[in-house]
Amino acid sequence: MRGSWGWTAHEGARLNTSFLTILRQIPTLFRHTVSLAWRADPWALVVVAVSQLGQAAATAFGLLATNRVLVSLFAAGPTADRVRDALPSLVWVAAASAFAATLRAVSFAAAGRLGPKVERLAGLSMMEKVVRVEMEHIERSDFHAVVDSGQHGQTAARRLIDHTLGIVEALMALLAVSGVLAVLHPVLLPLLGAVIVPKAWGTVRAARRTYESVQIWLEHVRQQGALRRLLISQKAAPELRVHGAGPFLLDQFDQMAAQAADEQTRLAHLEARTELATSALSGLTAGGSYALLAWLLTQGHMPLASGATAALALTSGTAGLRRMVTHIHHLYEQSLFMNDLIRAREEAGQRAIPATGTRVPDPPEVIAFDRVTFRYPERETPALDGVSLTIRKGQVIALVGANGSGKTTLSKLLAGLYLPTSGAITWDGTDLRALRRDDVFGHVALVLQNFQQWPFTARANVAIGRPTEIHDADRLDGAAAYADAHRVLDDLPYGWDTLCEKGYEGGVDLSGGQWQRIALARAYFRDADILICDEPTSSMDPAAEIDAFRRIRALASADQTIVLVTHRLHSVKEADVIYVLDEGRLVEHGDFATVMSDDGPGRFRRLFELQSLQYRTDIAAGSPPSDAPADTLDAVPTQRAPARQDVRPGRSPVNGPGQSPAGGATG
Ligand SMILES: Nc1ncnc2c1ncn2[C@@H]1O[C@H](COP(=O)(O)OP(=O)(O)OP(=O)(O)O)[C@@H](O)[C@H]1O
Repeated sequence: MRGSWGWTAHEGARLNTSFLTILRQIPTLFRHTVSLAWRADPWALVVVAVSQLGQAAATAFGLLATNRVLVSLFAAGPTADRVRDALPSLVWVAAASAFAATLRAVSFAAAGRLGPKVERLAGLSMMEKVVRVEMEHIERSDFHAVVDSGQHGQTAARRLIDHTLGIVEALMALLAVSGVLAVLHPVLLPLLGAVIVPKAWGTVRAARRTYESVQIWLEHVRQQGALRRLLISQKAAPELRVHGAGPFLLDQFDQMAAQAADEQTRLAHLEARTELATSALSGLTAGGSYALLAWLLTQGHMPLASGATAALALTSGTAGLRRMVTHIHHLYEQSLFMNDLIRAREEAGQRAIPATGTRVPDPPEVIAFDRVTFRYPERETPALDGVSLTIRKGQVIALVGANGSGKTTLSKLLAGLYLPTSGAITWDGTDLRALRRDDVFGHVALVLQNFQQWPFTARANVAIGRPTEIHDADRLDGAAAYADAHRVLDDLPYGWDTLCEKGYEGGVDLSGGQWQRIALARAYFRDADILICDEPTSSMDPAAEIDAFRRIRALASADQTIVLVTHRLHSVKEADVIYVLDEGRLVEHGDFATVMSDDGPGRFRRLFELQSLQYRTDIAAGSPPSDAPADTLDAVPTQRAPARQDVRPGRSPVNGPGQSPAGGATG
């Protein structure tokens, strides 16, 4: 695994985490959070705000009532009288405390309702933009980095709410306490600040260190997560066992875990040191504050009862300040993640497939590629190079060529997934760029080579292209019958409602060929005007394959345009036009008779004869032709690859023809 430190866009984070920076950003963060909360649940926000105001008032009132209790208790006269005098104020103290507790519970419940809604809103607002991003950008590493770091923003949004509420709550309590202290003696106010300054410094320092560490180790954590998933992955399980990749991965995982543990230890040591230093400083300033209070009392600047209230107010005030400092820092920390989410949302919006354009109400009569060149992002050579071709409604089109010649790329451009880098694709004369892409997609059904095997039920797997019809039993049965998928369904324990993903309760695994039938049923169920099938039968047995091709071709007569990408050249005999691609260029085209004739470049003919010859010689002699040119081997799926020479000294080819696994000749 390759580490790439600092993949998220927090390059400036280290410089920006000073306490002053944080303070300056607070109004903006506050506004942003409140507006998010307002959109998520305005009622909950109002309830939280009102109950927090009420709590602050109750705190101030409680402290003043406490002061009255103390004044009564410290007055001259018999104890019984003093206690009796204090009783009404005591009742007020209890009432204020009960009121504050009730409001705290109300605020907690409302905040609990608000938090998940804000998280949902934040996550959804990003994902709904990301699902509309152009394919070309989805494959870009820079965009992936933005989206990956934006994902942290979802939970950050919820935490922002918590911390904002925390700040408001601490601020209110602080205002109440400050008011009381100012009434008791103005000199007490700065004391409150003096006690909290060292703690604030320590909290900020520790939080900043944690944040920086999280940023630097983010990629490490992602890679560790990827390894963990691989170790328990069902797909990787066979190779983990047979190839012995398990211990290798475990070793990597362990090394990464050890490095992460070292970082945690480093942070814990630093935090312990900071904690010790700030506690010592706080202790000193608190000692100083109480000494000043004692001096005020002894010098007669303040009555004893007020001194006791001031001590209580100072304790509660410093606790409030400490909470506020911590919340402010976390608010800032989470806001960085939230900024990532906002950035991801904006970037996704800028890279989105346009929602507007010329309508495509009817199936196109002609789709034309005019000198289309397409280069994948971050690739030097074009995958398609100056391709011009025409596809007419109701035709069966075959795309053939060696591996990497551009067949799949062409299909994806045809489906509107990519736009040409140069040249143009037109639908009935209108440039694809000007068309409403949702309409374009609406006319296409795709069975890609690596089609999605949704971890859902068989029903959802077939109906996902038209989810509104998911409960249309006739339509489902029609699709299954078309793809000959009934045999697959009959074997499933819950029929249509069987979960096609092992590892979940009741989930099953399908074979490659069974999945391909489901994919064909999905394409049929979608019922689109243009059906693009990329290697739709590669995992099917010969009989199923012949049958599947027959069924796919039959759709063309029903006015559907069929585009078939395949290496099975015998199955394209009936295609209206066969396009032969080579290294991204169109090298030959025509119907079967044309591309097989002696007049053309003969590329298809050579491939076809090679494939035919292979079957014939296989039957006749049980051996493959030996003079196959390298670039045609891709097109011959059953061609056996030559045995790889083992270049290690003193070793002969392993398991080569005529060799037993132990290396001895079998004769
Ligand atoms: N998503 C991608 N990003 C970058 N390059 C890609 C991508 N997909 C394909 N390519 C490259 O584009 C070229 C054409 O690939 P394409 O998949 O279209 O070929 P193909 O003819 O369908 O091959 P095969 O017969 O193996 O399926 C290849 O060089 C391939 O490596």
